[in-house]
Amino acid sequence: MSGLTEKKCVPCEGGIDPLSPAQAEGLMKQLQPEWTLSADAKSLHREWKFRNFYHTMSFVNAVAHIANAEDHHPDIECGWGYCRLKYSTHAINGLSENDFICAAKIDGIPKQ
Ligand SMILES: C[C@H](O)[C@H](O)[C@H]1CNC2=NC(N)=NC(=O)C2=N1
Repeated sequence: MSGLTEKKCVPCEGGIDPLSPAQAEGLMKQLQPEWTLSADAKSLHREWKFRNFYHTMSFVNAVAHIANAEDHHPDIECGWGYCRLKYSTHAINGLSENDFICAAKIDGIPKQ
C-alpha cells in the first residue's frame, strides 16, 4: 500500500513551489511503473488500454470520481479502448504532491 493513498489533496491556488525533478523522481517510486514524468518534470502521464468502450468509460468515470473527491483534476483523453491521463498542478505550472496522491489513488482502481 502506498502512503500517498492515505493522504488527501490540499487545495492549491498557487503560492507554493512546484516539486523539483528530484522530489518528483522520489515520489514516482510510490506509483505503478507505467507512469512517466515529462522531460521537464512538470507533468505526470499514463496510458491504459481496455477491451471495449464500456470498460474504458467505466475507468474514466472512476477517475472522475477521484478527481471530484480530491478537487484535483487531470487532463483526460479517451476513446475506444484507451485512456490517457496527464496530471499537473495548473496553479503552479508544475507538479505538486496532489498529482501523486491522485495518481496513487488511480493505481488502486481495479483493472477490468
Ligand atoms: C481550489 C482548488 O483546489 C483549485 O481550483 C484546483 C482545482 N483542480 C485543479 N486541478 C489541477 N490539476 N490543478 C489545479 O491547479 C487545480 N486547482
